[in-house]
Amino acid sequence: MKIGIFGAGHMGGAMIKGWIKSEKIEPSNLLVRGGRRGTAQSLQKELGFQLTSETSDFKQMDIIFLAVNTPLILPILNELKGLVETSSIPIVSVSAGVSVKEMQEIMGDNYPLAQAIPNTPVQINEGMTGIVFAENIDKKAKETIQFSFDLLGDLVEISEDKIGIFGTLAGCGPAFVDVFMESLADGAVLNGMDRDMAYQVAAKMVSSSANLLLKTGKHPGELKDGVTSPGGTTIKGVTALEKEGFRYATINAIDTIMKS
Ligand SMILES: NC(=O)C1=CN([C@@H]2O[C@H](COP(=O)(O)OP(=O)(O)OC[C@H]3O[C@@H](n4cnc5c(N)ncnc54)[C@H](O)[C@@H]3O)[C@@H](O)[C@H]2O)C=CC1
Ligand SMILES: O=C(O)[C@@H]1CCC=N1
Repeated sequence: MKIGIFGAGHMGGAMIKGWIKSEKIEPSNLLVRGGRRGTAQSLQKELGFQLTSETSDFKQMDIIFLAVNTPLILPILNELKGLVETSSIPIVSVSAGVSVKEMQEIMGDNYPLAQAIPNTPVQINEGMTGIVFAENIDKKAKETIQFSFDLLGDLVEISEDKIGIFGTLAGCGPAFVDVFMESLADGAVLNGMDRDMAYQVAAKMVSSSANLLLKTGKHPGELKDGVTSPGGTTIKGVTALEKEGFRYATINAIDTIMKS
C-alpha cells in the first residue's frame, strides 16, 4: 500500500515511524510533503521515505493523510481536490480541530473522508486512535483506512459528537501521563534516586499498573485499595495527593480542554 502524508511533525512523524516499524509498509511506499521547518527532511535522512514538494505526486497514492497544523488542513484539501476527485483516494485528517462535515464542504458528501485522532504511542504501534468516517464511505475505502491504522495500534470508530472527548482523553492524555511520570521521578530524585533509574521505574510502574487494570478489568478504586495497606505508607501519599486536589486537577484538565 502506498501512503501519502502531508506534515511530518510530531504526529505525522509518529505515524511514519509506526508504519515503518510495523514492517508492513516499505519506506519507499511512504510519500511525504513537509513544511518549511525542515522536520520532514531530517526525518527522511533517518527513515528513508520518499520526500516531495509536488502535490501532484499524491495522485499515485492509495491513501492520503493530513497531519499538518489545524489551520492548514482545509487549504491543503482545496489543493488536493482537483487532483484526487476522479480517483477517490481516501483522505484522512488527523486534526483535532477539523470535522468530517467541514471536509465535506470542500470534497462533497460522497468523497471517502475520515477524521481520526491518533496519539503519540502510534510510533511504537501501541496507539489508541478514534475515527469518524464520512457517512457514505464505501467498504473498500473504509478497509484501506482501517488497515493503515491497524498497523499503528487500536482503532475505535466513534460518532462525530464523541470525537472531541476521545481526542482529549486519548490524544492529549499522554502529555498528562508524561507530566505525572516526570513529577514522580522528580520526587524520587529529591530522595536520592538516580535520575535515569527514576524515569525507568516511574514508566514501568505506570505501564504495568495500566496493564493490571486492562487485564483484570477491576475498578481502579479496587486496585488502589489493594495497594493501601492499613496504617501503611501508600495511604499517606494518597492523602497528600488528595490535599492538593489531584483528582480535581485531573478532571479539570479534561474539562478545560473540552470548554476551550
Ligand atoms: N501531537 C499529537 O499528539 C497529536 C496531534 N494531532 C494533530 O496533528 C496535527 C499536527 O500536529 P503536530 O504534529 O503536533 O504539530 P507539528 O507542528 O509538530 O507538525 C506539523 C508539521 O506540519 C508541517 N507543515 C506546515 N505547513 C505544511 C504544509 N503546507 N505542507 C506540509 N507540511 C506542512 C510542519 O513543518 C510541521 O512539521 C494537528 O492538526 C493536531 O491536531 C492529533 C492527535 C495528536
Ligand atoms: O494539542 C493538540 O492540539 C493535539 C490534539 C491532540 C493532541 N495534540
